Amino acid sequence: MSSRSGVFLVMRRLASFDLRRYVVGTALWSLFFLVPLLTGLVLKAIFDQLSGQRAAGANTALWLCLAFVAVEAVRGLMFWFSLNIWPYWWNGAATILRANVLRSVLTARGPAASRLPHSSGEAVSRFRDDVEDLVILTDNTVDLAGSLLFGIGAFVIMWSIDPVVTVVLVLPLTIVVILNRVLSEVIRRIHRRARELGAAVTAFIGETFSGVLAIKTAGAEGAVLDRLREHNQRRRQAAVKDRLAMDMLDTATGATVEVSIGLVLLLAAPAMRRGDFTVGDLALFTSYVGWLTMLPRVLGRMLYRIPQGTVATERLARLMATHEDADDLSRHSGVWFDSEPPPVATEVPERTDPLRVVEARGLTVRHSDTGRGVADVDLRVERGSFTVVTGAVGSGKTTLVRALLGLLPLNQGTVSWNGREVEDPGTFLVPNRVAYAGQVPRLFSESLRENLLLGWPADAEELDRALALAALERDLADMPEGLDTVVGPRGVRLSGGQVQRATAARALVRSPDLLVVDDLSSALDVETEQLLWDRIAVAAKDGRGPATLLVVSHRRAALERADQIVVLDRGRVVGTGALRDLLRTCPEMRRLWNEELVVEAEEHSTTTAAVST
Ligand SMILES: Nc1ncnc2c1ncn2[C@@H]1O[C@H](COP(=O)(O)OP(=O)(O)OP(=O)(O)O)[C@@H](O)[C@H]1O
Repeated sequence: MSSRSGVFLVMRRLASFDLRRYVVGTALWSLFFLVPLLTGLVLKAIFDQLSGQRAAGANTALWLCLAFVAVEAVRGLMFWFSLNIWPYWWNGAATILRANVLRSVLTARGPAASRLPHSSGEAVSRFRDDVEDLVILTDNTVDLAGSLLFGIGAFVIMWSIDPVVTVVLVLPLTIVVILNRVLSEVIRRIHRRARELGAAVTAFIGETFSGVLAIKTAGAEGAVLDRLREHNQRRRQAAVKDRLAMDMLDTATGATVEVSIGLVLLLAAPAMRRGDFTVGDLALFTSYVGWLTMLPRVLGRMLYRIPQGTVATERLARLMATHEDADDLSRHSGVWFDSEPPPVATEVPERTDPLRVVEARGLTVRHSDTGRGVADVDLRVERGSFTVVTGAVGSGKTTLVRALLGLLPLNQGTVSWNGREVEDPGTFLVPNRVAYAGQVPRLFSESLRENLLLGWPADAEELDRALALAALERDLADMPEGLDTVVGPRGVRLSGGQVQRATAARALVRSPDLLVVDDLSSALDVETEQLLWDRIAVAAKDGRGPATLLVVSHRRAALERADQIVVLDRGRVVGTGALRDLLRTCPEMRRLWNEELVVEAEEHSTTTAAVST
């Protein structure tokens, strides 16, 4: 779908999701715009009467003045009613767009799941500014309808009084439309740049807040402020350009309109001298002209907001899963004004095809920025086995497991489950078939219980079992509120090791057939990691834990108990087999093993020294 047709689809959907309110709101605003037609007619009657060009009854002037007040009161009432209805539509429209983006970001599986193309700050700014751009654009259609109706009415009334003068008023409209068409591409470019730079500032502030500690410990406060100033400077320049472009267009529109008003007055003067144009006619024309300026202004605003809306549609759609577009962005996903939204239920899928063997063939992933990744990897993991993927830093271990789970787009290769090729590993290899504890653990500022479950319907017994398998029960006993302890943003109130084991427990509580764990060692000491594997191994034997494990590790605790080890070197498999065989046949395995012996011996002596002092 082209971006241009995308923005029109979004506008259509936003207008129709709550058709009743949109139509009533549009009708009220249109009446608000139409009432000045009556005001003009009443004014004409008043001035014609005052200038003696109209026969007058005794109380006519008084009645006319009252009519004038009544008409204005009706206009005020329309305004009040509109203000009471319109915010519902406005907020509902914004909610639909935000809810659809959020749904896509949260539920996208596969490569899309890790595809959020920018920082979270940038995403938040799109949520705010781009959504607003699209709602304002759609909102403007109501002003356009109102001012168009007024324009048509005024045109008919004025034409019946003086066709020549009336035609002059159509000129500015034509000029404004041509001006906007010529400039729309430039406006779109300027607006995109302004939005990007605005988002860059938000993103930078977001990163600064989340990295306060790193900034302080590096003594980088000054450098951060300088960088923020640079970002802000660029944003300011772009925002000024954006604003200037809009204001210049607005001014050009206004100026065109004012020139036409001048022309009207020039043309009206001789007609008045001839007696073809009354004082009342002049009062009517002057009162209409002010309102008539609305039409080219609104039309002009609408025309430059369309390219802005196109940019907003593109930016929001890019935040969503790869296959989603303006259609998914604007789908009516439900807005609950008067009642609670339906509960969201997570159901445990039935285990219809339990794991016997999961296989990858010729798996190749190249990261687009660096061109690095993994190439031509074959991997076979059988039920009940413990597989360890090992290799030096940057050898491709994380890339391999994420590619296998469909969290990265494959350049080549296939993944199969029990001998059948999996079409979309990202949607198939999910709980409760597979659970994944990633290398960078993520907790949310909720209670520990909510962090482990994340909506998963596990009972207390299953939760206790997961906590015990992740070797967390002793830590839990020390927490004042146990599982109800709120862990703070990103789990800051827990130690690194506790956060990592909590992430493992989150995977374990999903009772997966295959548990995938990416490098626990960065925050766990050797003994705790050993304890964790021991418990999981025992549970696997008595059927109370995942039977099959795929683990990224370089620790002896994992390597020694592995049924098979896959050794990676610069993205390629350089050895597969049992530890004993690999130590004989694979030089890379020997090198890693010897390094690990030294590292763990050093770790051990540091721990012992710390304990004895
Ligand atoms: N998102 C990414 N974009 C670009 N390049 C990447 C990305 N992720 C990883 N890489 C590169 O791909 C290579 C493999 O990275 P990967 O994280 O898979 O290695 P690893 O073996 O898991 O490393 P570590 O032991 O440090 O966790 C590295 O050279 C890395 O720089």
